[in-house]
Amino acid sequence: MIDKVFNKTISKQFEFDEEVASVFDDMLDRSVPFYKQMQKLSISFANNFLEDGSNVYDLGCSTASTLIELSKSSKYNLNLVGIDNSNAMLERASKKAKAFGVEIKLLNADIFDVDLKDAKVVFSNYTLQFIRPLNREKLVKKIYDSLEDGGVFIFSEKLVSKNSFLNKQFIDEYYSFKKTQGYSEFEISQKREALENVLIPYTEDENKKMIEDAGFKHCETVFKWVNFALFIAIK
Ligand SMILES: Nc1ncnc2c1ncn2[C@@H]1O[C@H](C[S@+](CC[C@H]([NH3+])C(=O)[O-])CC(=O)[O-])[C@@H](O)[C@H]1O
Ligand SMILES: O=C(O)C(=O)Cc1ccccc1
Repeated sequence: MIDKVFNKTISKQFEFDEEVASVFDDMLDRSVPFYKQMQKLSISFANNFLEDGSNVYDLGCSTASTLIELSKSSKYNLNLVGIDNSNAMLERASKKAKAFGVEIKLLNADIFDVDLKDAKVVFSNYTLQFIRPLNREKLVKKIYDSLEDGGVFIFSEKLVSKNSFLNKQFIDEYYSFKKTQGYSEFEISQKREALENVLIPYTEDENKKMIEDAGFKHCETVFKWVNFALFIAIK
């Protein structure tokens, strides 16, 4: 279904409710530059660290696209676990996984409350940005502690620049992108308002520092388009 969520006047903050879930795949595809390419990269990097029986977690799995694509592309027999606290998203994830014949354990829970046992790969694409700072740092530490030695944390984030002049240009570029994707000025500004104080982006450096402070040995930006980036961190 086509995303028209912000085509009408909205007065509440952004939520992952039934309405958003019903158009979510289209929303992400049209709102995140190079979303599909970054997802493909996440998966091919993950595959290099996996073997039969590996545990893979996706924090904020939404409709489970990443785990489904991983399962389709991987030659390994994996234990896939998707975690999300939106029931509407998980209902769609469950239907999609069934349709693709992919076995995924879907947990309706807060990321903080789940034991990420013996993780080989943890994905979290565009989800940390919704976790309050301080809690975000605690979560990354928890991810680090849950990973096996040599395991990886693969995550994507919307970014800000500390340079206000460049940051304004980041925003302008992103809005031009959204216009090319068929969103109107009204939809763009409504969504911007709804995301205020809900989506809190860090700079690329802040993300890397958070990763380093948690103990990771190495962190690389493997893809970046203006204010969107994919990172891989190795324990
Ligand atoms: N504390 C939390 N606990 C559990 N889930 C949460 C929490 N906070 C937010 N979520 C969930 O994180 C997801 C973020 S979307 C991820 C896209 C996906 N990774 C993708 O690549 O397709 C990104 C976006 O829409 O910007 C939503 O499904 C929330 O319900
Ligand atoms: O649509 C927007 O304006 C956003 O910034 C939303 C967004 C950002 C990053 C990932 C997913 C959605």
